[in-house]
Amino acid sequence: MSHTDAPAPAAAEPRLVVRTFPVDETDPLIPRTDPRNPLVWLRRGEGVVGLGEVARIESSGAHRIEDAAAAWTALAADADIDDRVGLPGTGLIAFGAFAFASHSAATSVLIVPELVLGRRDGRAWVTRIALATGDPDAIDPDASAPAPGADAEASGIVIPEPAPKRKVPRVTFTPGSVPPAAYEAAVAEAVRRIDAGELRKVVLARQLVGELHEDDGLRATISRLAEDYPDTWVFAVDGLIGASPETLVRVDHGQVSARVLAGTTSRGAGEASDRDRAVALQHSTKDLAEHALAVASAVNRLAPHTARLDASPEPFTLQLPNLWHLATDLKGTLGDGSTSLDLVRAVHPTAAVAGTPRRIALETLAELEGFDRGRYAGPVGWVDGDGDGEWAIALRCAQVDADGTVTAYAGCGIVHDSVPADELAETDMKFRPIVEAFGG
Ligand SMILES: C=C(O[C@H]1C=CC=C(C(=O)O)[C@@H]1O)C(=O)O
Repeated sequence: MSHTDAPAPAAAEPRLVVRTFPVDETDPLIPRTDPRNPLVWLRRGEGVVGLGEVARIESSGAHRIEDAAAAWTALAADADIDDRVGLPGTGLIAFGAFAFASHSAATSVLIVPELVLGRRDGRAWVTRIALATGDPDAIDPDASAPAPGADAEASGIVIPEPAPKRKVPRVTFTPGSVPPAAYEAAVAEAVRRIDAGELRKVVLARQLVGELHEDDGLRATISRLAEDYPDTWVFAVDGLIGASPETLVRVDHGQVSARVLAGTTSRGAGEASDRDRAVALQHSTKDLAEHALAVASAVNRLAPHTARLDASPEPFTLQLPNLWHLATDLKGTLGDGSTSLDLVRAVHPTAAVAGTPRRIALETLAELEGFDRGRYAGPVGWVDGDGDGEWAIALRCAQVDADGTVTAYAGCGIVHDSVPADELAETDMKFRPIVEAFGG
C-alpha cells in the first residue's frame, strides 16, 4: 500500500501556541508597530502594540459582542500558553473594536497579532503567537515550548527596531454628512423632544471627513496622540485610531473598574479662569444632570455582575489639554465570573454615548444624526486568554479606511437646557485631538 492510500488523519483544529518572554526594553512602542495596520493600546507610555495577524474574529448585528466573546473563549480554551511574565496584557491577547450599533455596516473585530510588545510597571515583554494545525510537521518548531531558561532571543524572536520619527501626515477635514447648521438643528429638535417628555438625554454626534494619501503615516499620528494626550487610552485597531479618556470597563483577576465621563467645558485662557471653568462645571445643573444619567446607566448594568461596586461619591473634574470633563470612577469586585467581554456587552452603550432611556435614545440618535457611527462610541480595547481585559469607549477618534478615507467623530450629550451653538462648539473641542494628530 503506497502512503497515499493510508487513511487520512482526522483534520486537526488549529490551535494557538503562545510564548511570552521578559525582555530588557520595548520602549518606544508605537514606532515598532506595523506601519500600515498598527495595533496599539497605550496609556502613560505603558501598554501593548501588536504586529501581524494570526487570527481574526469578525462579527456583526445585535449579537456581535456575545458572538465574538464565544468565538474567543473557544479559541483561547485550546491555546497552548507559556507566559513567563504574568502581567495584564501578557500571554494570549486579542485587540478588539466593536461597532456602536446593531444595524451598523461596520464589522466588529478581534485581532490576534503574531507578535506583541508590551511594557507595564517597569517591565517589558514580547509575546509570539503562532497558529498550529495539530499536524506535528506544520508546527513551527520555534513556537513549541522553549527549553528551560530559554529567552526571547534563544527562541528566535527578533524585536523590530523603532522607525525613525517623522512628521504627522496632513489631512484636510471638511464636514461630513451633517454640516454645522444641520447639527445645531438636530440639537434643537432633540431639546424639543426632551421638553415634550419623549426622553431625558440623547447623545448627538457629527463627522469630519478627509483623505490620507500616505498610508504609512499612521504611526506618527498615533505617536502625536500619545504625546499630546498621555492620560488617555491611545488606541489603533483595524484603522480605528484615537485617544479616549473614558474607560468602559476593565477586568483584572476579579477586580472591575470603569471611568464614566459626561459633562464638558472648555479650558480657561489663564490659570484663574481655567480653575473657574472647572468649578463652574462641577456646579452646573445641566452638566451634573447629564453626568448622573451616564453614571446610573453604567452602575445599573454592572451591578448584577459585581459582588460589590463603589462609585466616587461626587463627580470630579478631569483635566485634559483640550477640555474639562465631569468624571466618576467605579471600582468593584466581580460576582459572577464574567469576562471583560461579558461586561462590555452588559454596559454598552452607556448614556455617555447613547442617552436615557436607552432604546428611545438609540432610535432618536439614529434618526437625527442620519449616519452610521461605525465603530465610533463603540467598545475598543483588548481581551486576554482568561477573559480579563481593558476596554475604552472609542471617542476622540477617526476610522481610516483602506482607500484612505478618514472619518472623525465627535458628539455631545443633549439634555433639556442644551444650547445648540454651545454643543456645536463642544464638538469642535472634542475634534481637536484627532484633527491635530492629522496635521490640522
Ligand atoms: C460623545 C462624546 O463624549 C462623551 C463623553 C464625555 C463627555 C460627553 C459630553 O459632555 O457630552 C459625552 O457624553 C464624544 O467625545 O464624542
